[in-house]
Parts: sequence; C-alpha cells; structure tokens
Amino acid sequence: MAKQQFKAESKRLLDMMINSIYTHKEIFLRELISNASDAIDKRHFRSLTDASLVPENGYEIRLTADTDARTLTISDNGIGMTKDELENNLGVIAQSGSLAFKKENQTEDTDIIGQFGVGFYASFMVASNVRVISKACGETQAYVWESDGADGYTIEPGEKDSFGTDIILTIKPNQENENGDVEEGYDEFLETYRLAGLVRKYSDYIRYPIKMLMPHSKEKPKPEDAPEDYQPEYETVYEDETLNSMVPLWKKDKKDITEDEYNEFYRSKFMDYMKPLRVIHSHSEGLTASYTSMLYIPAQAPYDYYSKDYQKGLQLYASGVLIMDKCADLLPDYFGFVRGLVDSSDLSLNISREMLQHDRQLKAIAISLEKKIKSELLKMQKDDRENYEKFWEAFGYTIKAGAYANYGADKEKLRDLLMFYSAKEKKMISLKEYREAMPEGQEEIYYAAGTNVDLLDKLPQAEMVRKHDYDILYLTADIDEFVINLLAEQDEKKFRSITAGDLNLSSDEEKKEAEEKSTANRAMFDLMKESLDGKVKDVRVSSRLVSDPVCLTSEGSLSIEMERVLNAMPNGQGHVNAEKILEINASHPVFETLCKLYNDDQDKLKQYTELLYNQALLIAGIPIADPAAFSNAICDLMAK
Ligand SMILES: Nc1ncnc2c1ncn2[C@@H]1O[C@H](COP(=O)(O)OP(=O)(O)OP(=O)(O)O)[C@@H](O)[C@H]1O
Repeated sequence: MAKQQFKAESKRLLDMMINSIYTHKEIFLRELISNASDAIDKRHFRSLTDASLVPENGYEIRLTADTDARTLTISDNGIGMTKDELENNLGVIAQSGSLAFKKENQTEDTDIIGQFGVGFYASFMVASNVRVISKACGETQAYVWESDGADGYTIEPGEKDSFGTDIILTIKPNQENENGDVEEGYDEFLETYRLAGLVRKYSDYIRYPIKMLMPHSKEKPKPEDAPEDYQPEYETVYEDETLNSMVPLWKKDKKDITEDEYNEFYRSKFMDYMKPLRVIHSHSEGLTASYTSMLYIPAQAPYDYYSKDYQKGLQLYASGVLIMDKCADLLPDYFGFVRGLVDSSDLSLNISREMLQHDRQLKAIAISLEKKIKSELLKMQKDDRENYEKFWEAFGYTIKAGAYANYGADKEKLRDLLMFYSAKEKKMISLKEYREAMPEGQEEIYYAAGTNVDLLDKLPQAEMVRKHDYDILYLTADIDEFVINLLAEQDEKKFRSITAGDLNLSSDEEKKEAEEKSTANRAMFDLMKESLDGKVKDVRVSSRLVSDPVCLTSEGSLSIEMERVLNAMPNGQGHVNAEKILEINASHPVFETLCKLYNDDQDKLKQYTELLYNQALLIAGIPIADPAAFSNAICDLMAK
C-alpha cells in the first residue's frame, strides 16, 4: 500500500507555533538577527572561493524603526534568497536552509545558529504583516515574500539594489482593554532604545555589527546675535551606532584580557559596583559538550541574596546568542552567589532555544563548574586570605547551609571551605588549620557556641581549656553548631563543646576530688536540683571551672545553644529542652556558703540556688525568665 503523507493544517500549525513555542515575544528580534547573521556567515563562506562576493563596505545587520508607518526593518547583506529559497525556507514550516547549508558544507568554521526552521515565524508574534525583500548573491532579480500570517503568503518579483535581505515587519497595534489600559504592548518594538536594549540582551555577541540610527539630543550652536538671557536650544540628531559588542570577552585569549576589562564586563553585565574578588575564566573540552565559562566571585552579597526573591544561575549562550539569562541548573545552591556565563556551541537546544533538550550536557557542565569553583575558592583561602575572608563574610552562611542541608549530603565537598573564629589566633581559620596546629596531647577539637565572640571569650568553661593552651573555635552563627555536629570530626579528632559532657581535661586526682565532693554533698545538691523544679538535670561539683563560681553545661545531643536556636525559630517544632547541669566550683567561697546554708537555712539555700542558676544562664548568653525578680533578689542581698 502506498504510504500517505501527513497533512497539516498550516494555519493552525502557524498559530500553534506563534503562540506556544516562545514565552517572550521580544525574542522575535533575536531570531531575525540570528537569521541575518547566518545569512552573512553563508555569504562569507562563499566569498572564500569567490572574491566578488565580498561586500564593499563590510558586512552589517541594520535595524530601522519607522514609528509613523509602524514598521521595523531588519536588513542584512548576507547571502539572500532566490525565489525557490523563499518558497522552500519561508513557505515550509520547520524547513531549515541553515541546517542544510551546514550539512552540505560540513564546515566547522561558521557559527551558524539556525537548525529548526521555525525562528522566522516568531515575527508573527509582534507583526500583523511580514514582507521579505531578498536578492540572492549572484542573481539579478529580487523577490518579495509577503504574508499576514494565517492566510498564507505571496511571492512576487521586486526591486532591491544589493544582495541580501530586508525583513519588514508591520508592528501590531497595542491591545487595550475596555478601560483603555494597554494589555498587550507592541509599540515598544518601534522604540530605538528598547530595540537597542534587546540587541544587547540577546545578540550582543553576534559577530557582525548590528547598526541603527540612534537619536541624541544635541545643543544647537549659539546664534551670534543671541540675547544676554539666551537659553541653549537642543535638537535631536541621529547618529549611526553599532549596538552589539561583537567579540565576546570570554572568547579572547586569557592573556590578552586585562583585569580592568574583566572587572568592567562584570560591573556592566551583573550590575555590581564592587569589583569581584575573583574571576574564573576557562575553556573545557568535555565528552558531552565543550564550553567556555567566565565566572565571578562577587565581593558582596546582592541586597536580595538572603531572600526568597534571589534567583541563582549563570547566563547560558549558544554560539554567542543568549539562551537563558539565569540557568539555575548550572550551579548548586551553595554556590548560588557565583555570577557569570557559560558559552557552548555543542548544546542541543529545544526548538524555542529557551531550554536544552538533554540535561545530560547541562549536568556534565555543572559538575565540572562546581569543581572549578571549589578549587578556586580553596586557592583563594590559601594564597589570598584577605579576599577569602571577605568572601566568607559575604557568603560563608551559604556554604555552611549547604553543608547542613539534606542531612549533610554535601558536607564533605564543603568541609575544607568552612571557617570558624579561632580564640587563639583571633581570626577565622579552617578546620584543617585548627587540626594542624593542635599540640601534642590534645585529644579533641574544642568549640563554644554562642551569640558573639566577646561573650564566648568570657565563658567560665573556657578557662580550663585555655590553661592547657588549647585553641577553641567560637561558633557565633545559629547554624554553626549544627554543622559541626554533622561533621562530627576532623582528621580523626572529634569535636567537643566546652560546655557539654566531660572535657577530660582535669587530672584524675582533680576528677576524683570533684566526684567525692559531689557524693559527699549529694543531699544538698538534690535539694538544689529539686528547688530548680525540673530546669536542670543535675547539680554537681565542677571539674572544669577554674576561678568562676558557677556554669551551665549540658549532657546528651542537644546543647544549650542549640536549645536557644531551635526555640527561637519562628516555625519551631514546639519547645525543646537541653539536659542542663548546674556546675558549682567547689574551690570558690560561695560553695562553703551553700554548705553552711544547707545546715542552717534551707530556704535561703533555695533562693541562692535560683540566683546561681540565673547567673549561669546570663553567663551563657541566655535570657532569664524573670529579670525583675532576679534584680530584686540581688538588691535584697545588697540591703542586708
Ligand atoms: N535573512 C535571511 N537571509 C537568508 N536566508 C534566510 C534569512 N532568514 C531566514 N532565511 C532562511 O530561512 C530558513 C528558515 O528560517 P527560520 O528562522 O525559520 O529557521 P532557522 O533559522 O533555519 O532555524 P531556527 O528555527 O533554529 O532558527 C533559514 O534556515 C534560512 O535558510
């Protein structure tokens, strides 16, 4: 049986095309300029074997907007189209002359963009009528293709002086609702500044000049007989301007790019007035896609960085044409602060060029970018500490959040980038640095968590650690202790909070003495515990206090600081309680007083216990439940 060809209702097909492929109608310009660039590429390719085809005044793409006639013309002096080509390329949807050209000529040398044979029809998103006047290279007769979209097209002989193509779009009128508000605006596509902006956005790196007459306001020359109170007069002058920068900076050789050029590009492209801390510019030949990337580490977080509005992502270019402004899949969340772009001519794009067809390519690129970013950050941490500290100040939280997210799935990737404040060095250090500086005999990595360094510096528990000349990491961000707990150890040494559990820093004798004293005074401690009414798990003699009278420590997996952080969360899961221990320094005179009161005045002992507990809370940086009562109790004591 003879095979039948599918028939398509071309009107419907065109309508579908126009309305469902693209999300932004402004991309019609990108598509037409890409076609013009392809056409010039083809002419250039042919001119290599036929010198007569080299245009006298060079190649160019020109935009002309006529607001009165409501037309926008995109002209090129490229290869042009014969009558047949107009018929085949513009009359058959999904026929790509460009793809055929690439296949026929098997050339790697061109950057031909077209492949699907649909881009041209994007014109109908903004135009009610499209006229294409084209004269193919080497031909004497020009032809005019014209269509209003749905009702088909006509082709007739026409007039054109030089080889190339003019695409004349009659821009649709603005669509208004009953109230006269603009619902669909089209006028903008006749405004020179808007058009120039679109060129810069999507087609900045098309390698031929895209020109347009741009209006400029100029002061008129002052007349000789100008009166004294002469006010300068202005007129609008049109000057020819090239709108695109043509050579993508990232395609230049690294050694030919100055620091200023990198920085200027960053500032203008990513709207940051501070110069970046680092530029990572590289070219990669991958199995799935070769690409060039130019990444920047900003010096400061954008104002919305820590809000839901911030969108991470890199610009994605295919052969110099912008495909996506913020391709989120190229960056993991924890490197979401990185700005920059990726350019590849190997990407398999989907038909609208708004997405890639295979995210396999994207994944491969993302993995290699992540490695690059990490290794560059580590380099910075090692060789350029000042800038790394700035980076850490701006984005350290993101890295810590990344290490904590998903139950620590990425913690090992990020471990070496982490920095915490060192009590000894009085600056931020990495975990590796702490570990390497550990003196012989130190068995654990000490840390203290709290709201600020000054407070932590004064923690009674720190004195014992300092006495041994051991460093302490001060964890001052809410997330810090959670991250440290997930990491659990660094090069086989466990993390140990100086306010939790047994620090193992006192000698066996000291420990024994503390235990004995605790046992001997068990009844007193039980009474104290009871009077605190469940607020502490135990009261005991401390083996970690040196000169201070009292402190709070914790047992179990939840520390006092974690309790504070979790309970302060707006969507916290109810109230959590750390298992607190009130530790008393038996060498402090207050201990004797307590023992005395236990025998003489147990009510007073209970009052003092409450006072000591509140003091311990204050030292730990935790607000007390009833500050007025606390203050009154102290005043009562003072008055006695
Ligand atoms: N300005 C032009 N000069 C010469 N030929 C052109 C021009 N514009 C379009 N063409 C021809 O028309 C064909 C169809 O264009 P169209 O934009 O629809 O698709 P494409 O560029 O091939 O592919 P894509 O949909 O990927 O953009 C092109 O392949 C090209 O052969």
